[in-house]
Amino acid sequence: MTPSARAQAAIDLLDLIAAAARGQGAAADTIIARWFATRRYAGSKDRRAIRELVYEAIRLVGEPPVSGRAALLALAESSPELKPAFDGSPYGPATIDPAEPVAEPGVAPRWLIAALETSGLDDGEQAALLTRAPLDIRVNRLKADPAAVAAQIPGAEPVGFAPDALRLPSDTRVENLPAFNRGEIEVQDAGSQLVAIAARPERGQHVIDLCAGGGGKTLALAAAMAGHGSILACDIDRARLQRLPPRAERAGVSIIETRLLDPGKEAQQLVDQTGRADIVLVDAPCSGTGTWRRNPEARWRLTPDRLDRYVATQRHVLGIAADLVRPGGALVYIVCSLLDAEGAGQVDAFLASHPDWQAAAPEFDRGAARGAGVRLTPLSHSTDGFFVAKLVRQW
Ligand SMILES: C[S@@+](CC[C@H](N)C(=O)[O-])C[C@H]1O[C@@H](n2cnc3c(N)ncnc32)[C@H](O)[C@@H]1O
Repeated sequence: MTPSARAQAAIDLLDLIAAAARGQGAAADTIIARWFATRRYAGSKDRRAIRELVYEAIRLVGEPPVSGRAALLALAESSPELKPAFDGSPYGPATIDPAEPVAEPGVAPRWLIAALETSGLDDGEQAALLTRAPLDIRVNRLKADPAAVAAQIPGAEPVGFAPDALRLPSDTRVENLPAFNRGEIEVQDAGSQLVAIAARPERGQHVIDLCAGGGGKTLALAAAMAGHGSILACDIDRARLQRLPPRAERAGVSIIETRLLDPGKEAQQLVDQTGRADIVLVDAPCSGTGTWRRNPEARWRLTPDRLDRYVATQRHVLGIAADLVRPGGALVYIVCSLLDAEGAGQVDAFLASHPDWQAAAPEFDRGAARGAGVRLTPLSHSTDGFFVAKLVRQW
């Protein structure tokens, strides 16, 4: 493909990604994969170049762009070597009209920048949200030792602050590694590994992972429990929850049971668990502002209204979780967002309405105190962005 044809492909993809963001459609990665699946003429170099253009444009443009072309023109403003690609050739984009719209560079939509600022994130912290994320794996202690695994993977480095984490060269194909097939490793951000075990689950305990999804944190919990005890993994999303049993089998974990919940009926469907859990993990649905490094187009998805809905859902799941914890047990509340509305503010509201609960320090040594919890950020802690609070039921 010519540079012009690649530029046009990037514009077409950016159009699809922006439209999907407006309508809560598929993620950029999925859209790109589907697009290439039907365009066999694009070779591997073309694919890499087009992907690069698309992601550079997404990272550059904060407000949802009016068109893919406006987004790519913004990139051409900051990378002038791209301008000749707008040459009007048969498969390329039309020549540039000086009067046409060009998207504005920025970290995020204005309202969201204001929310990040009031949540204590300065310009440096905000810019770091759009850098490239490292590739981290968690070594499954049930099957392997981190040092032994590191010795087998070229370029693997220990991540000092997370004992089971290794950081790999970004082009490593983890699914092709023998250690992956043996269930010795899982792809998981080092910060995600830490927050999952913020209440230090012990062998033999009963843990409920209320928003388990595909089970990334469930499996980290099981490993921390040395494979002894019981974990009830719940979610309302059947497709996500279905991914967990095969992953658990590969990891050699047999203590996980799954339970699919119906939205609105969760408390009823968990009534047998009332007051029973030593630990309940609430890895709540959230805006994902802490994971923009991986999904930068998520900034185009979020609106004040959608944020309000996340906050309401978080309040809802926190309420359900609280009833499941035994007196003396702990609730670990996690969001991969850095906004106070979803983190510190959410926990303050919980504590204000639940006098039988108290905040305690998460049991790891990383992050910065934020309200009653701790926050990890890409810039300061070299992890995805997370807020986590450990809450203990007093009676
Ligand atoms: C941040 S994701 C969980 C990620 C997962 N814990 C992991 O480590 O891979 C949040 C999950 O909460 C689920 N969820 C949303 N509303 C829920 C509810 N009312 N009860 C239980 N789960 C819910 C979503 O389906 C989603 O899978």
